[in-house]
Amino acid sequence: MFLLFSSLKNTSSTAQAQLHHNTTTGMWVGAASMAGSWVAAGPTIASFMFAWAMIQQYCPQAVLRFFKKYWRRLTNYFHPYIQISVHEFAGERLKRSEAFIAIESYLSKNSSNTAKRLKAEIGKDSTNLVFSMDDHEKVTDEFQGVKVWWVLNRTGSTTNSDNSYPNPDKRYYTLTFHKKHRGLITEPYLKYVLSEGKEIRVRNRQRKLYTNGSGGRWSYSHTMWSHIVFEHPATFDTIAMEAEKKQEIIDDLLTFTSSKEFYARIGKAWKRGYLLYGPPGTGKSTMIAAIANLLNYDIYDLELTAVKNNTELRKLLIETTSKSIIVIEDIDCSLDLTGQRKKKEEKSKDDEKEKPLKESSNKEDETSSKVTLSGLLNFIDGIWSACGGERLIVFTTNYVEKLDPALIRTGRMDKHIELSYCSFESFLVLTKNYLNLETHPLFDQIKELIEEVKITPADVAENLMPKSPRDDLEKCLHKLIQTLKRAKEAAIIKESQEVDTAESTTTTDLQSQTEDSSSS
Ligand SMILES: Nc1ncnc2c1ncn2[C@@H]1O[C@H](COP(=O)(O)OP(=O)(O)OP(=O)(O)O)[C@@H](O)[C@H]1O
Ligand SMILES: [Mg+2]
Repeated sequence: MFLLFSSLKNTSSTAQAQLHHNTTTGMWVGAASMAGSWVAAGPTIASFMFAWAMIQQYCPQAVLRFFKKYWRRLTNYFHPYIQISVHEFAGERLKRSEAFIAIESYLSKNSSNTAKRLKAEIGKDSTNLVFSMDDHEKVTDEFQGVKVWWVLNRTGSTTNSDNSYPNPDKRYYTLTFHKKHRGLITEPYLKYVLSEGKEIRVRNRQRKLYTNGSGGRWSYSHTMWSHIVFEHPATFDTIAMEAEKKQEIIDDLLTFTSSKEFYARIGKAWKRGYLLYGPPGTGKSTMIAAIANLLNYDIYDLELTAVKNNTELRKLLIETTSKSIIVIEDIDCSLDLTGQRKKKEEKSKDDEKEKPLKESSNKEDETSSKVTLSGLLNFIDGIWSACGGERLIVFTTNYVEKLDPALIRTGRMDKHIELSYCSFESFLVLTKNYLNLETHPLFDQIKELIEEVKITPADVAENLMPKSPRDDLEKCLHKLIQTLKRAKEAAIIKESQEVDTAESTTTTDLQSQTEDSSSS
């Protein structure tokens, strides 16, 4: 016992002297010199360790508690610093901690000046590099004249018990500061770090396009989503659509993003559902990209057929961040959601798009998706959907009439937007985009044809695209006129065929009625 106290006294007095000496230069120096003094006191430490082992083995619990208590007080006295840890994945690790992400962004600001090992990532618009501190690096920060130290820690990468995939590493920041500044650091400083970090993140971040296909699930990144950088050039200026309708959509979106307080006041989750419907090639996917570019949001492209069950669907939802669009394309053929509330025999036999899915689900029942309509409805408006805030949920479909009314009722899909065949007004947007042309003598003829024929903006755009260096704008317009004329002829032929079929059906019906009546 005596040995223990005398050894402690000697070592810690040396360490204390060095720490005081270095407090102006920073705690890490202080800690290092303290460690140095421990090393110098090698034999003393050995005897201390031995004594401590003896105490642990032979002393009763009460005595041990007594020693622990005073040991803590002793170390607190010589090490008057407080440490706060912020883990990347808190609790059940459902989602990356917002605080961790904000701190990461905040520290990227000054780590490029102070840290020695840095990680570089491509920044916004791929024009710059954004630096952040590497694992086990430390940076110093100053707030109102008070110094604090940040360290990025990482704990081991072990393999799973079945060795199938590596356990992801755990990363966490530790913030260290002198205990006399506790009030300043835990309140104003950390608030400042979080708000500044969030702002820096929005300024620097590259927008991402996430997908839940295979690959992400067993990755090292804890997440079920994998992502690439989102760089789609579509904007509302380039979307071919009537100006009034376009403006209405833009206003709706901008009102949504600026309505945080409003949603909080009325007690509604800060999210909005959009249903984009219309024939193939009318710009539904293009509009999603334009929305993301307008609002500076990430996109989560949710492939429902790759989701095993409702639980997995919920996990995916929780992992999405705010300021994002969750997209489910072709909702009518993603799952058999349309038919779940109908009786089996009522299901359409000639449902082209649903057929392959049904066939495959019969074959591989185990691997097929078990997401149900109620699971999806919960996904959209259940309590989990409120986690994160500021999110748009967008469904697209070619067949709006096939969807279950429950799925698209107001409150779930708040705004229904029809994207339809190309009008003359939409055509003018396309010629401005593709040919930089606002007026031309051929426009009158095109206007007449386009109003008679159903042609998608995708088809118009295809004709306006020069196919060789010799293609001038006149050639493109003539090409479009030819296409429109052909489409008109095809429509006339189709119509006359339909009339013929209808007439022959009526004649056959009449004949069979006559035969029936004559035989009876
Ligand atoms: N309204 C539009 N404005 C501008 N370009 C359009 C528009 N509609 C279609 N396009 C052009 O046609 C191409 C196909 O459009 P897009 O993929 O957005 O159609 P979609 O409605 O999503 O079709 P699908 O229902 O088959 O998914 C786009 O690359 C775009 O260039
Ligand atoms: Mg599409």
